[in-house]
Amino acid sequence: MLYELSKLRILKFPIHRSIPFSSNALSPGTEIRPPFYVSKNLFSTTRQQQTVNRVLITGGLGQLGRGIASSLRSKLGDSNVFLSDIKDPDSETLKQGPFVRLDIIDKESIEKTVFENKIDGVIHLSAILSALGEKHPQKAIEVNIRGAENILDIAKNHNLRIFIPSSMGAFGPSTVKDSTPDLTIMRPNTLYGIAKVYMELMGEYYNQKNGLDFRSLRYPGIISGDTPPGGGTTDYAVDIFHAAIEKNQYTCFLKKDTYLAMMYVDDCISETIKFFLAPREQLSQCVYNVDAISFSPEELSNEIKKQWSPEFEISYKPDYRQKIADTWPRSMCDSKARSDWNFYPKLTSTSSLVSKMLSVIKRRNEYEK
Ligand SMILES: NC(=O)c1ccc[n+]([C@@H]2O[C@H](COP(=O)([O-])OP(=O)(O)OC[C@H]3O[C@@H](n4cnc5c(N)ncnc54)[C@H](O)[C@@H]3O)[C@@H](O)[C@H]2O)c1
Ligand SMILES: C[C@@H](O)[C@H](N)C(=O)O
Repeated sequence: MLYELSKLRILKFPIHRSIPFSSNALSPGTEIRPPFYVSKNLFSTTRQQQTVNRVLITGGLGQLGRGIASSLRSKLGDSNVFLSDIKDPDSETLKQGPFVRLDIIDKESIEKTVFENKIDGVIHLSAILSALGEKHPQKAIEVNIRGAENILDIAKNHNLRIFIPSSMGAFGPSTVKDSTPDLTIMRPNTLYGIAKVYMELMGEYYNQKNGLDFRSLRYPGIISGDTPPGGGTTDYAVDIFHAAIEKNQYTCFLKKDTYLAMMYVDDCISETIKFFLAPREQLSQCVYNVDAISFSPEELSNEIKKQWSPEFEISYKPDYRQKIADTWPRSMCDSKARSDWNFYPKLTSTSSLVSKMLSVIKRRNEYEK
């Protein structure tokens, strides 16, 4: 079925006229009414819904959104998962299910979408990633901090289950780098990391105070062959494959011995959906580390040489992203995720990752010819 963008796109806002908030501007007895879809803590502080049926995904046109939407649609039905982004979708994406154009800063439009479509769960993916955030600090604050505030507030007021990915970027230079535990020092020195820590703490606060069903996973770097990464410090681990296949050469922006925690996209998607749909009773905490593989650029390139071409050449030209990578974990301890809700990534070696990435990119290139 083709879902028409124009039917779902919020074109204008006739419903809510702003009322001046100076008491002088109001005649005595004037009642200030918010628009019909704005609610304030409709639900008791402890009530949490047991299931989710209709889900809104924000920032859904990035590296992870379409994959998460497709997997969730296979469980909830195509028409019950609403993809949204500030960007416009391509025609293929429009064919797969409903799409709404939403800016995460426009709280009223999001709340209207939630209300009109009877949304009961949100997966909030809108973000400015670490490297891009250091280049555009105001944008990072606006999207990562104000955006998270908006969506958490809506989830609280409408009793929505909400999943927001955190990141290994929430850790900082003073955090232990190997097998980093769930609970440890968190003093990140990037705007991206600071926003993630704030989001985690606000979600946990609303969970304790208002009963919000807030869930978050601290992802490592996610590696995918058919969707490009959006401006992060771990992007090299995707770019290197395309460069190898296209020109047998890659200049890496990190030093050769920079180990970082990583995960293949299929594991990220399947485990995220498992976590999002898990009964709340299975979860003993709101935020969990998840991890799968750890490698350095040199290790990755040696494996590419082995599996793709011995002629593949890598050179190193570290830039501002090196400073970010130096503050992040080489690996994270995810034992609590494994024991509480059975987190179980399937792709856990550098050689199996390389073989998977090469086959996905080659297949895609063939298809696009
Ligand atoms: N990909 C990774 O390696 C990784 C690792 C750790 C955590 N995460 C987290 O997972 C989530 C999704 O990551 P991703 O890799 O898909 O990111 P991405 O950068 O690829 O996509 C983010 C999306 O957000 C959208 N966006 C930006 N500004 C917006 C706005 N004002 N309103 C609405 N949408 C807006 C962008 O258009 C983009 O499509 C993010 O929270 C990210 O921090 C990702
Ligand atoms: C790790 C993660 O959050 C993202 N891939 C980034 O590098 O910014």
